[in-house]
Amino acid sequence: MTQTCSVSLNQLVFSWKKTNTLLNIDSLTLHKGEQVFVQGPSGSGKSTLLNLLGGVVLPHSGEVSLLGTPLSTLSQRKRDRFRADHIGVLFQQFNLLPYLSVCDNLLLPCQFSKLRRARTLEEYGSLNAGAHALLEALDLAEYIHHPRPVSQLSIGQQQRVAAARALIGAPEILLADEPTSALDADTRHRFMSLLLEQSRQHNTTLIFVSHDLELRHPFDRVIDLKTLNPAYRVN
Ligand SMILES: Nc1ncnc2c1ncn2[C@@H]1O[C@H](COP(=O)(O)OP(=O)(O)OP(=O)(O)O)[C@@H](O)[C@H]1O
Repeated sequence: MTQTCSVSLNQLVFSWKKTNTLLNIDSLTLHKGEQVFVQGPSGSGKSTLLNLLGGVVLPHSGEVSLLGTPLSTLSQRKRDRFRADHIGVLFQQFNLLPYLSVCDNLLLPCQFSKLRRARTLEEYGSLNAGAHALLEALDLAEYIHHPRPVSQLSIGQQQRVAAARALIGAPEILLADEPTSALDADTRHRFMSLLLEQSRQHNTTLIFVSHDLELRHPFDRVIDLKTLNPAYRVN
């Protein structure tokens, strides 16, 4: 494995049901800082692939390695720790805590991961300064000193808070599953620019799943699950 390898899949086989193999991926390598768009028909296994990359489920055979660590060698507890330290997640549902402020939501990963906390402190001097820098970068500067609950923000603003939360503490890998589907066209465009710019700045490997093929143009690589995965079949 080279120094620049961030994600590597090797002879991965996975199925939810015993009888049907959903994913069968011979080999896939993603590099540090690479921005990858994953497309494929509904039901082809895009979200399942993100679950495998996040260590939420394990393959039946083959290996998922992240940053040189084969996930199957880690206990459940160590996998959870690894995920908290190294992986940011961004979903269609923002999963923000509605009663917390913008800053408190954004800083949640620093409560679960000492590493992300330490990185934020090292880069910005304090957690608040780190939160402020991200809020500014994501056009949310006006909420820095605003104690109001995150539920009072617009959908586009909430999604940007979720993106800031995924990016805080510079996780090496960011998994994004249809994060723009609740956004209107203008907000979507702006959100994509900010997300790509921020992950580029932090050298984050971005794995972005979407049905919206118009979004794929600025990505370094487009992966079509239908082509990558010979187990794919039309149901
Ligand atoms: N937790 C689960 N338990 C059992 N089956 C599941 C589970 N999650 C997904 N599946 C099944 O796996 C298949 C692939 O689902 P997945 O959500 O990964 O596809 P997808 O490509 O992301 O689909 P979409 O584009 O519609 O979101 C589907 O047939 C789905 O029903």
